[in-house]
Amino acid sequence: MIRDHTLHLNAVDTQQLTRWMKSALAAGVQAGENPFGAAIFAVDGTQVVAANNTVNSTNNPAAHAEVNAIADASRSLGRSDLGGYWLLATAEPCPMCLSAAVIAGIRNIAFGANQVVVNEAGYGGLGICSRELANQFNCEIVLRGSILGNDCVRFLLNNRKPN
Ligand SMILES: Nc1nc2[nH]cnc2c(=O)[nH]1
Repeated sequence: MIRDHTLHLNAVDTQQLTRWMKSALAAGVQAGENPFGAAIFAVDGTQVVAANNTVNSTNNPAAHAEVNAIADASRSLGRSDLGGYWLLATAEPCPMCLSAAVIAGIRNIAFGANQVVVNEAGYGGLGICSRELANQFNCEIVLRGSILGNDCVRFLLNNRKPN
């Protein structure tokens, strides 16, 4: 029997995404780090990983929370194809993170704070919002914004680096 996994995958509701976002927030922020968290979930609610941004502690400008979560999940699952999983991010993924997720096979992404707030907090990216970029890809991406939005905005603004 052929099952339509896509339908099931997209049927995850806001309540479920809100629960999952709590795990991305719970990844927290390490001392001296940038306040971004991410988590990866199987559609049955199993958490694969939660990770945070480690750019400063590793001197790796690519060590965004989402990229770390994708790398950790691939390692943990023992495969590089993360198709069928949801990526949760406390902030709207930047072009690098969105591309990494899509290259990893992820097609379902939820985020909390949007790009305007990320810019406001001093973490300006490349000036292209995730939906704009996703529309350029040759595959369908489900992007759900403002999940636990207020909490994610607070997390970002309360922990941002001082000017
Ligand atoms: N979404 C996201 N945006 C960022 N901007 C700077 N670092 C990050 C990060 O880890 N995640």
